[in-house]
Amino acid sequence: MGGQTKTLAELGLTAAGGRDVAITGLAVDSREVKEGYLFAAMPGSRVHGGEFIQYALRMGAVAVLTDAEGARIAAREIDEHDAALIVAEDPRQALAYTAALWFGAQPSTMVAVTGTNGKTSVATFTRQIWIALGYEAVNLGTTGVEGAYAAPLAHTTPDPITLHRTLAQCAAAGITHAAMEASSHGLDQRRLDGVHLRAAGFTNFSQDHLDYHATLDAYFAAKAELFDRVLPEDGTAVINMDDPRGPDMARISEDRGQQVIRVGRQPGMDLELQAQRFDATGQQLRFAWQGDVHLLRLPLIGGFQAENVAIAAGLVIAAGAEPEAVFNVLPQLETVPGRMQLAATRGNGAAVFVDYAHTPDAVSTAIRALRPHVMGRLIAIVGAGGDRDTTKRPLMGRAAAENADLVIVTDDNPRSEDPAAIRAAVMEGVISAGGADYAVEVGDRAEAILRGVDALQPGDALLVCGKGHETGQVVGDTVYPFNDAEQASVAVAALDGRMP
Ligand SMILES: CC(=O)N[C@H]1[C@@H](OP(=O)(O)OP(=O)(O)OC[C@H]2O[C@@H](n3ccc(=O)[nH]c3=O)[C@H](O)[C@@H]2O)O[C@H](CO)[C@@H](O)[C@@H]1O[C@H](C)C(=O)N[C@@H](C)C(=O)N[C@H](CCC(=O)O)C(=O)O
Ligand SMILES: Nc1ncnc2c1ncn2[C@@H]1O[C@H](COP(=O)(O)OP(=O)(O)OP(=O)(O)O)[C@@H](O)[C@H]1O
Ligand SMILES: N[C@H](CCC[C@H](N)C(=O)O)C(=O)O
Ligand SMILES: [Mg+2]
Repeated sequence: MGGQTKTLAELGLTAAGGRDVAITGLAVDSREVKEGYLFAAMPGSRVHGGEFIQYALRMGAVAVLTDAEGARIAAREIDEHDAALIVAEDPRQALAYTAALWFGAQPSTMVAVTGTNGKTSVATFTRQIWIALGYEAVNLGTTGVEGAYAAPLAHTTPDPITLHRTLAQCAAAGITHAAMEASSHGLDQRRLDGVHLRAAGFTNFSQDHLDYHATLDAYFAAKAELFDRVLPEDGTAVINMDDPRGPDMARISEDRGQQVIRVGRQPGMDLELQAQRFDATGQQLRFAWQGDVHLLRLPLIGGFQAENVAIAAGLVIAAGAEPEAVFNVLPQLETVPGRMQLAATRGNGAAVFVDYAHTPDAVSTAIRALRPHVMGRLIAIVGAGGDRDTTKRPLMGRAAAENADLVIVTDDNPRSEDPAAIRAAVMEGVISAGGADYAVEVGDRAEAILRGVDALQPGDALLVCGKGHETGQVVGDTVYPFNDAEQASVAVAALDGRMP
């Protein structure tokens, strides 16, 4: 933002009394306000941002964007500082549009994907396809900005200021194509309303984030906002019709007049997944695009990755690429870090996989998806994060016990909670599924991985669920270095007597 100024009028904002002022930057947190800034005071989940207007003004804010409540809370201070006041009915959306205009540029071709599971995978495959087709492309989300430009991100869908700063940096670096993840928090809080989308994808819907959304219906409604509000009417929706909520999403999209590319295993889909054959290192896929049959090999583990690839291919086609060119590059796709990733192989041939399954549905999907690639027993390590949806914990334990031959319950990121209490909740689900005889509880995650690797016989596989690509374990306020794939290599090396 260095040195730039823009007037409220240039940012599409109308202040009370028709005033116009030049601003030098935007902040949503009063602690980040600098001289000449516009402070966006948002209604929060804990406190109204209006409470911080007085501090923002003292830090030099010259304009305040808020709702009627924020304006009421700080009426006297705004008056005293003679600040420009913009009252918006939907201040989060106004902030998103303002941030888009402030930073000015975004990659010319952008798509987004939502769904409970598979967003990072679809966004990553979309970027890989674009790069293979010769475009300068990135994916943005849980794993940061990756591809032809790289940067870390703290959130799956960053707040609009961070998002548009990042998109402008991508555009300045020559990025023309970007695939982003739309989290339900991000959609609910209008974080991506200023992004110009050509297409949007839906993977699936199951339980998660009930700590934030009041009900499952509210959670679904947040996801539907991608099609209902963010994707313009001339955009294309790519919908997984095999998910029970896929048809609902397609209807919402059609009601907006959007084109829909239907993906799924049922006959008559635009992109129809017809058959899959699995082996130790990947799968063969037979699919049809608008009736034309194709056969190809994907070096990816898990039947569901074919669904993610199909949605990614649909998004790339929806954004303007030639379908045949897209299908030609699919065999070049690579495993998404931390998603059904082969982390290590024992001397006896048994394999260790790492997967980011952290919802009940993902745990059961991941274990079941690994089965056809494995000849022997399947051992699963499972745990749940602290300070997140507590109702999913026993369901995750149950999912592991119902689908694996041996279960090790361990810690994920306990955050502020007592790790033993989280494990007990997961264990409750294991036991309710009758898994008491083939489950153990090992709190220390490194030890759990070592014990899992030690139990591997020829032809067996170990699936370490929950942390995927993560490089730290959050205990209290401290982040300890920890990476499941690395720990798997260390365990294999220690047990097989060779260097990792
Ligand atoms: C639950 C949630 O999404 N919270 C977001 C929300 O904060 P909030 O409504 O709780 O804010 P609050 O604490 O009540 O404060 C209200 C307002 O006062 C402001 N404030 C607060 C303190 C202060 O001193 N000065 C100040 O100005 C805050 O910036 C905020 O705008 O609005 C803030 C910005 O306005 C976000 O930074 C914050 O995201 C926090 C950091 C967060 O952790 N979000 C996570 C849960 C999240 O978004 N995750 C999703 C999903 C990941 C997944 O799919 O698994 C993601 O996209 O990453
Ligand atoms: N299409 C799918 N169907 C069911 N489960 C899936 C699918 N894709 C991925 N998963 C499971 O969900 C896990 C997370 O995948 P991914 O990171 O791609 O999802 P995400 O939606 O980005 O998750 P997050 O909300 O945490 O960012 C995977 O490790 C896998 O276990
Ligand atoms: N974005 C997800 C990631 C969960 C990953 C898991 N390792 C955990 O800590 O619960 C969340 O914050 O709910
Ligand atoms: Mg993600």
